[in-house]
Amino acid sequence: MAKHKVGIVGASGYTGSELVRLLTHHPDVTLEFVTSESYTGKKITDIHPHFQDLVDITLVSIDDVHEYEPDLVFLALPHGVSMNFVKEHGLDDFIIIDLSGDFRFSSQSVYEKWYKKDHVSAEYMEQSVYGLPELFRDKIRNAQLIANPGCYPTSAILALAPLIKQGYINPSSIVVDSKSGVTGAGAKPKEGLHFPDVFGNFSAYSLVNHRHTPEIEHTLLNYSGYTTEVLFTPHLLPIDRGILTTTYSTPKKEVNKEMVEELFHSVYEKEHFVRVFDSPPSLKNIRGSNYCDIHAAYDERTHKIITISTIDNLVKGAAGQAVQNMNIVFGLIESTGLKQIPLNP
Ligand SMILES: NC(=O)C1=CN([C@@H]2O[C@H](COP(=O)(O)OP(=O)(O)OC[C@H]3O[C@@H](n4cnc5c(N)ncnc54)[C@H](OP(=O)(O)O)[C@@H]3O)[C@@H](O)[C@H]2O)C=CC1
Ligand SMILES: CC(=O)N[C@@H](CCC(=O)OP(=O)(O)O)C(=O)O
Repeated sequence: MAKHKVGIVGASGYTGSELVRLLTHHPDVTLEFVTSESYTGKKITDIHPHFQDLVDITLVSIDDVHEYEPDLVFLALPHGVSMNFVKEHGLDDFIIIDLSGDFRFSSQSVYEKWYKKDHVSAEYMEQSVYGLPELFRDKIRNAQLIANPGCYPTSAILALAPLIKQGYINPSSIVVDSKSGVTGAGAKPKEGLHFPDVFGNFSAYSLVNHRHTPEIEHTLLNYSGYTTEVLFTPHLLPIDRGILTTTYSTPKKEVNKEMVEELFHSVYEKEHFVRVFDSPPSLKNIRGSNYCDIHAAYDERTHKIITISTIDNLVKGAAGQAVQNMNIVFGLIESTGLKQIPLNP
């Protein structure tokens, strides 16, 4: 069978470079082009030297995408830039998997409020499918525009979805406490992310107003039918990659430790990329891989269910999940090219 032709728009960034890493040895696709506006004409190895002797491709401009007649294009672009790309190119010529937040909401007003953008396209937002395979793979299969989830939401939703869907918890009692490595903020230097600010430090940010709050609530509603109220607090860890998310919620029925553990084992037993653990997971056990590791517990004394989930923000939180989505739309085995063993230590 002929290989599928794919390209990456925004390959000089962190998630774009992870896509290059994952797609280079994917058996069923050929990487036809990679783009960057700042480095057009340079070799990918000039920007990402770790590809030396492994990837030989030159960065082209976003304006050249059509020349390659791709079957599918990954957009690893900032919010707003992806929206413009889709408005300009439409969805007739190739499938799009967008890593930004531009198409994660079906409601234009929710997006405008949390992303502070105008000139959005309600038409394309309505056509998009939220690309969390474990919850929505049937819709993803026939999608032309896939909104790859945010990194924090991936870790929180995979931990909360079984509890909400099966009616285990009170939907308005949810606290989500997340910690992320610095690559979550992208490759472009930003204030507060310099080495002296981050090294040896640990801090919370975007209290009560992070745009991932509505993403988590909106997705849990779409999946379960329950309107949730989520209190989400992100933190910045002094590490390069990885997210650890802890959730706390109040059961709405009689539960015990065994019931909670069994729920997660049964929901995820057939999943390629969700591993249920009997003890709290840690970041090094998912580093560089597409796994989401989850542990769920029940505290009888405070009557709370606790979940702890870990992902690599650049893989299951971005590029790996995007390749998983690509495998689904191309009708390939979902784990193709994604069975990297985590890097530990
Ligand atoms: N980092 C993470 O962990 C995650 C990120 N995301 C989302 O994925 C997207 C990409 O993130 P990330 O890789 O971290 O970002 P980076 O900042 O590392 O990379 C952004 C890329 O976009 C390109 N770009 C920027 N502006 C433009 C423009 N106006 N026109 C064309 N290309 C442009 C840059 O190319 P150049 O400057 O070379 O032209 C660069 O290749 C973002 O929307 C982010 O929110 C989602 C999940 C996790
Ligand atoms: C550490 C850090 O800064 N993380 C980013 C999340 C990146 C991501 O997944 O999300 P989007 O695609 O929704 O931008 C942040 O908090 O904005």
